[in-house]
Amino acid sequence: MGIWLLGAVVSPTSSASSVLVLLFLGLFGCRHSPMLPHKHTLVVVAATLALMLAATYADLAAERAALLALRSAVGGRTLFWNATRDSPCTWAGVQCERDHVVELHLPGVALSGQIPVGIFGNLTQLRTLSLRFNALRGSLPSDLAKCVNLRNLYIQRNLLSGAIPSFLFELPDLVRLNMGFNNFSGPFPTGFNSLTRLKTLFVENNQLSGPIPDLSKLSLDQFNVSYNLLNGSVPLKLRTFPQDSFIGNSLCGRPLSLCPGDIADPISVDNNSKPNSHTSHKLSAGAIAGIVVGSVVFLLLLVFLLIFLCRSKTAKKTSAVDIATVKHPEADAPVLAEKGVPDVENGGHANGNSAAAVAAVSAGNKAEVNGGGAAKKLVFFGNAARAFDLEDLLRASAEVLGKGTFGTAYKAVLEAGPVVAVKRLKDVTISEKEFKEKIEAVGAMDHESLVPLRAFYFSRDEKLLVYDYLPMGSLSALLHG
Ligand SMILES: Nc1ncnc2c1ncn2[C@@H]1O[C@H](COP(=O)(O)OP(=O)(O)OP(=O)(O)O)[C@@H](O)[C@H]1O
Repeated sequence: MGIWLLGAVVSPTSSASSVLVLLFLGLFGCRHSPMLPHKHTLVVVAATLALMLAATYADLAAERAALLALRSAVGGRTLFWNATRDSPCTWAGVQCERDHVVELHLPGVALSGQIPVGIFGNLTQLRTLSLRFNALRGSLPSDLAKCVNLRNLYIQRNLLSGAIPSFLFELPDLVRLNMGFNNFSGPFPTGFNSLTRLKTLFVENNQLSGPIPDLSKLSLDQFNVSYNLLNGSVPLKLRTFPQDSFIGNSLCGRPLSLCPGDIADPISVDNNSKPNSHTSHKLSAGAIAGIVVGSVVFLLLLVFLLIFLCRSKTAKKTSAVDIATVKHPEADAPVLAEKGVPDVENGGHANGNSAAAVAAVSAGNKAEVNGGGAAKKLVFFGNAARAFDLEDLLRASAEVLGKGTFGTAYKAVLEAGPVVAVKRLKDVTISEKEFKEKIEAVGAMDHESLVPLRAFYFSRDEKLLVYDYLPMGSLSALLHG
């Protein structure tokens, strides 16, 4: 039973080692087979062994003959092969496995001419074929299609020509394909998409023309189509390769310059782009939109800031008016609300009405605040009649007389008739007690050359001195004009 199984699995291409293993198994099986006598078994096994060995050597002989045919066709240093040897496996560049040629490396060995059909059809176990850097001409032989185990095909830098043969796309295990620096012409075939294991595709420096097809089914690690006659746009999937992979054609699109009609996008301008490409300096739509939005936001912020500043300034003014109005609504509203608050302390030329009133109102307000609700009064000296009080000062129309070292003097015309000069002291930081003592000493002075001091007012923030008003003006003005 075992011997028939053995015969069924033996193929003409089995190696000698496989034959020996199977022979052992056959013998072992026959010994336990009740169906065949022992003598006959040995005969059958011997015959089978002979057939298998003959088949194996026939394969290797065919491969050897193919290599010799190659030598005859393209010559070069293959002429150094020792043709007297039965096995080609020791020849330079030939590698065998299990009595089959699996690799043929003949780089730069001066091969020349065209490879005829009928050679590679007998080297079907080839996995690597390297014929690079030779002078091979014409087209590739069609029976290369029978090398279905081919993984690496290096035929770059020869003089091969014609269209890229379609039988290459029937080599499903092809991983590395280098056809660069030849004279291949015609279109770039879409058939490459059939080579789903392909990682390297080099066809640079040929004469391929037309567009690059969409090689979307491939996952290439290496790709170069530079210096051909290709045109059109670079397919999206290939745009990750550097510019050097595409130069020397009439191609456009990333990583080269933009195609006509394309809209610039940020990733289309990378560091490898040509510096002389005027399109690389264009701003993308996104960048323009960003700039516009940023500008609008900046302007809005600026407007809000200005509005905020204006409002806070207005609020301060309103606050001053409000305080005055609350404190003395009936007296101050007409004057202050209409005329505002001049900055006499900073050298402003105030309208007299409001200036005096401001001094007085401010004093009155702060007096109430400081006094915890009990408004302070003007303090009169000696037996001076209390002809008016703070309220009367508030109502008085006034004007600025001038600024001295210690503050500003106002002329206040009281409603009841009297006219007084009110001096609003500034930067006085002494205590109330000390202030009173000093001012009372001044007020007690009585001399014809001194302007009588009639009253004073003290609070933490306001100090007022009330004098008789002298209508003649200043002595300096009288003397010097
Ligand atoms: N009682 C007053 N009657 C009329 N005008 C006055 C009176 N007091 C002051 N003035 C006017 O107001 C101006 C300012 O007076 P103020 O006393 O504040 O300063 P000054 O005396 O001129 O200078 P300083 O304070 O440095 O001595 C004076 O130049 C004067 O013209």
